[in-house]
Amino acid sequence: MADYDLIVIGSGPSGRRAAIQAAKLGKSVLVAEKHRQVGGVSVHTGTIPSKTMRETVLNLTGWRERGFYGRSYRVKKDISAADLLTRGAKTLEYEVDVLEHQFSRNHVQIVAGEARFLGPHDIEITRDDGDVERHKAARVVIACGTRPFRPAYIPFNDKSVFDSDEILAIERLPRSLTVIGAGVIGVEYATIFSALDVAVTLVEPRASFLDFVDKEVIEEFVHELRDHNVSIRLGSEVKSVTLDAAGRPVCEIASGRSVTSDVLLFAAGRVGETERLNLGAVGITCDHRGRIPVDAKTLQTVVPHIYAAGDVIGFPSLASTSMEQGRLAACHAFGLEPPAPPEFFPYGIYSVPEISTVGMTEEEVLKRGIPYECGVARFRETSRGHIMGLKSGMMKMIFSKKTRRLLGVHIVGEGATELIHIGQAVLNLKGTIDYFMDNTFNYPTLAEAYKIASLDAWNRAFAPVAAPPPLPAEAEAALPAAQ
Ligand SMILES: Cc1cc2nc3c(=O)[nH]c(=O)nc-3n(C[C@H](O)[C@H](O)[C@H](O)COP(=O)(O)OP(=O)(O)OC[C@H]3O[C@@H](n4cnc5c(N)ncnc54)[C@H](O)[C@@H]3O)c2cc1C
Ligand SMILES: NC(=O)c1ccc[n+]([C@@H]2O[C@H](COP(=O)([O-])OP(=O)(O)OC[C@H]3O[C@@H](n4cnc5c(N)ncnc54)[C@H](O)[C@@H]3O)[C@@H](O)[C@H]2O)c1
Repeated sequence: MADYDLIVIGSGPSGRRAAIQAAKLGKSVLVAEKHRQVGGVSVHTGTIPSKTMRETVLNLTGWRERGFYGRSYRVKKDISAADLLTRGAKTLEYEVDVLEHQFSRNHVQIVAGEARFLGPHDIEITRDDGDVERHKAARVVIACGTRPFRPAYIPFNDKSVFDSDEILAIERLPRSLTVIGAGVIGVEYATIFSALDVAVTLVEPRASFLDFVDKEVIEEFVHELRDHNVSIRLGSEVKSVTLDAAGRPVCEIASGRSVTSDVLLFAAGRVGETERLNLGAVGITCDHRGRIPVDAKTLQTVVPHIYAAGDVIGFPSLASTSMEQGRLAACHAFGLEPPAPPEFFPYGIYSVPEISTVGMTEEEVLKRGIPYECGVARFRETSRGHIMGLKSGMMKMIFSKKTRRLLGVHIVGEGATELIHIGQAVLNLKGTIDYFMDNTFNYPTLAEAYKIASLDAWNRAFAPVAAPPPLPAEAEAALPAAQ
């Protein structure tokens, strides 16, 4: 007889949703969390702290107002690391409080300790003080997340060489920063620090970056980064990172060039937090990055009553998708057959400027051989953009020429991560260009960009070819007789 209907390992976005969904179905639930507070990477070192830091930087630097008042405009001079941390600490406290409340009012029991499997239904939890408790679970959701990938050749030292969890606790703002890895984390931090006037060099071994984003949007983004003095070194394999006599990191690139800076951030992916789960005891094997394979639809591992959700199962590794996976896993575990998730989910990159994307890129549409047309709107063409002093920002929409259906929306610029949801709704409801042509949008808004981009596409590919208006009688009479 099990002690709990469900034991969840980890209280990040996937664990939290799994636990509360099961509790709402009337199940007894225990969540094991090894960190001293609930919330996971998302609350403590990932999504929320990095987005709070971004918000603080944009506010204190006056970034959003610079289009009007000029590049030298600042709300606060001499911004310090402490300025950035204060707001982060408050947001964190609030998030943890809300989470604890959610767990308690849904009667989800939390145990602060590290969980490991003793057998397919047996979980051992070791508390910080060494106390050990054992429980039997009818079902288990592994929601243990990931930690930064830290290769041995990088001299992490907590002073000048950081991973993406540590950078949040930086004590002094550097004058220069090297970021290794132009993935989402690297790009977000590179641009956040650049907005603080830190001289940033972004080093990426591959010849391109953020390849899941439409190329035209990346071109626009790169143009913006260069304009803000971010130096981008693509195709630059890192040979070594050493510290010079002053303790400054020196990043040697295979081409022979090197970059020296006050601080270096290594952001080249994450690995599943699975080594200490004793998965061997239940017959689950992970891949080389510690990720657990699951059935994409049910989220079951090879052991049917053990589920895995969130970053530990790999792509797309977002808080947004992790939450849904946790909920779906709990639904399946207790006999609710959830509908298949919508075909497209949005991706938000909180760089400065932000990027958001949903559906197919132009490259993907081309590859699939779908006849298509694009429409583009520039935020500076919208009245809301004028009011906000926006000098940049664009939206690109892609439509099928055959079915008129919306295939993708790609945005770079202010508000991109909010605006994208209009496109997401139309896309997943299989809407066409006619939705945007026939509907009126609030004015002045940035959402007007949808109207502008659709009109652009309509003019190119969908407007009916009108017969020319009849000529006046005398002009008609002057025409040469038909042969
Ligand atoms: C810098 C950064 C910025 C990000 N920004 C965004 C963003 O803007 N938007 C977005 O959607 N996503 C973002 N993400 C991704 C997002 O944070 C993750 O997708 C999300 O946190 C994954 O949730 P999870 O539930 O899988 O696990 P996690 O949030 O990683 O939580 C796992 C929890 O499990 C606990 N745990 C692990 N092992 C055990 C064990 N054996 N016993 C008990 N507890 C255990 C850990 O302590 C942790 O609390 C960002 C990530 C990073 C690193
Ligand atoms: N806004 C968001 O939604 C958001 C923000 C941050 C992180 N995340 C999630 O967190 C996860 C991890 O992000 P990430 O940016 O660390 O990982 P990533 O895997 O997306 O990117 C890593 C980058 O580092 C490069 N790289 C890999 N190995 C390297 C090496 N040895 N030396 C130098 N460069 C190397 C890769 O080519 C890649 O460009 C992502 O899957 C992402 O979805 C999401």
